[in-house]
Amino acid sequence: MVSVGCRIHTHPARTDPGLVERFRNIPVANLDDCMGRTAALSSAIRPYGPRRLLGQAFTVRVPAGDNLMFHKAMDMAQPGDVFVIDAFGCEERSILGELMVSYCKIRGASGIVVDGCIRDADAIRAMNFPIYARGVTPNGPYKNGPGEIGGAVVVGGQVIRPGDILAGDGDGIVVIRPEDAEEILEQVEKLMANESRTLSEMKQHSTYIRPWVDEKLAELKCEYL
Ligand SMILES: O=C([O-])CC(=O)C(=O)O
Ligand SMILES: [Mg+2]
Repeated sequence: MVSVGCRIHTHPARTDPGLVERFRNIPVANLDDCMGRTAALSSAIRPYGPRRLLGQAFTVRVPAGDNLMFHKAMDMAQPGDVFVIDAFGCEERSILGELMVSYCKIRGASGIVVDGCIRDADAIRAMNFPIYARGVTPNGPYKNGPGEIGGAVVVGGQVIRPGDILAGDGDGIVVIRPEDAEEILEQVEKLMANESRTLSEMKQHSTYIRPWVDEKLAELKCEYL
């Protein structure tokens, strides 16, 4: 019997929750600056609840418009996990709604990010739970499978692996590899100190010192008329 395409990894990689916690309240744009400015999920993945999100990925891959494996995944995730659901970007059929979100909340999940649609959006918005999705449709999900739990997924154009750290705020979501976390934390602290120095200089002297603008224009041999 071939099980490719219908698999459950019973012990997906996990990250120390203490490491995840160190990313709380760090502006996501600053984090992205420390990852080559390339770590964000597509802006097509939009919030349908509070924008702030932090947790480690519990990954699920489902066929477009089918949520059997997400139902199974809800019973397996641990408190603090963010469900990251690769639903092939399907915009014709939802993957989850009010009942499932209520259960995720009860299970202590930190959020849901789905590259697909949700439904019951009005009820979900009132639940004060971070949910990001590609869109909304009343068409409900089928429950036939197959799918995969705990494998690598692609969501919003980013590869996300179980245990990867997801951080979201008003700007969107970035994905952080746990093995890069210490380096990113070190860099972002310096970057934020620099930005706050720049801001206070700007306010104090009413100027924004950035010699690189004229240097770049000189390099381009920009013509001034
Ligand atoms: O029926 C479903 O599978 C999804 C749904 O609307 C809910 O979770 O409330
Ligand atoms: Mg419903």
